[in-house]
Amino acid sequence: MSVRPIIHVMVGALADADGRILVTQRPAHVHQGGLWEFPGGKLEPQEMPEQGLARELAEELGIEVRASRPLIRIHHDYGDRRVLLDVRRVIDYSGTAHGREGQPLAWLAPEEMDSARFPAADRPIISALRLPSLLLITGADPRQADDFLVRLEQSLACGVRLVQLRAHELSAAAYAQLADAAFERCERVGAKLLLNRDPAEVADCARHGLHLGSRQLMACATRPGCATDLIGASCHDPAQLAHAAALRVDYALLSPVKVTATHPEASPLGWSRFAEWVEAAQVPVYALGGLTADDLPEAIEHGAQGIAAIQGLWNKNNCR
Ligand SMILES: Nc1nc2c([nH]c(=O)n2[C@@H]2O[C@H](COP(=O)(O)OP(=O)(O)OP(=O)(O)O)[C@@H](O)[C@H]2O)c(=O)[nH]1
Repeated sequence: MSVRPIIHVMVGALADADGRILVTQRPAHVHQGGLWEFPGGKLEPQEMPEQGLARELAEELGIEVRASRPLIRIHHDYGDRRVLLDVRRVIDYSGTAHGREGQPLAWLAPEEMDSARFPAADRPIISALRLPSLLLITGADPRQADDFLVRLEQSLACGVRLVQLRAHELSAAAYAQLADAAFERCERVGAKLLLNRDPAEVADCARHGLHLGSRQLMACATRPGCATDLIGASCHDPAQLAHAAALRVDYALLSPVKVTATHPEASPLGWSRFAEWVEAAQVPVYALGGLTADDLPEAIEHGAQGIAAIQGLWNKNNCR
């Protein structure tokens, strides 16, 4: 049986001043016809990825791309073809985007995107567009609630917009109380709060999502059905990343990238193994372990959605 070659497709995420992203509708007669997609097309032989993206967006939209950065790479098998969607965020361009091939265009906030109206491979792209590049995991000491909430507010003031409430030392009742207070702080600034706790224990707590530990992840056969808009999971190897993607979680954490104070015994992955595992993952992945916001550009170049950190993002009196 012949192996079908992988079609390398360059895809652009182009935002307007309000953060809405440009989507276009595929003609009815082509592969995945009638669905909405992100603009782009096949990389030509001998072409460099950024050059291919610039050519496609010039042809389709009449714009000149000046700079872009990696967002996510998705390998997907449609049965009749295998594609690699190499998605880049366009960070600088000139011109006014218009449908040069007569295709309908729309600008949508990532939250407005209905993945059922996009090709199946695009679901993780929509998740990646919804997620920020920094994820704070709360640090010490949740038993001192007042001080803890001040530190949380400081991190939010520094721009953190996704927070995982990690406080394993608390009883279920104390955790629930802290979760309500943390939720209120996050809501005030439009940040999202993820609870890292047994879903049954926190059923009544206000939150935007749940974070599963790697053991909880591997014990789930389907995406946990609780009514939350975000679910993420901790992963340490390719099998866990694959399971996270199969459950359709919105993001994974992959650790440890570097040596950490909290897990000194774990051997670090390093950036090249991190990148290799992320390449095979069908889900946005945050790099975790010994990282700070200064590592963000390197993480993004190695395929990460961004970085997650306790020490690197918590307890900051000033913003970097
Ligand atoms: N541009 C783009 N392509 C996507 C997205 N999602 C996705 O699965 N694809 C797939 O990636 C391939 C893009 O190729 P294309 O747009 O240049 O090619 P096409 O199918 O229109 O042309 P063809 O008739 O020559 O095969 C298609 O198989 C398409 O279904 C997306 O969001 N944007």
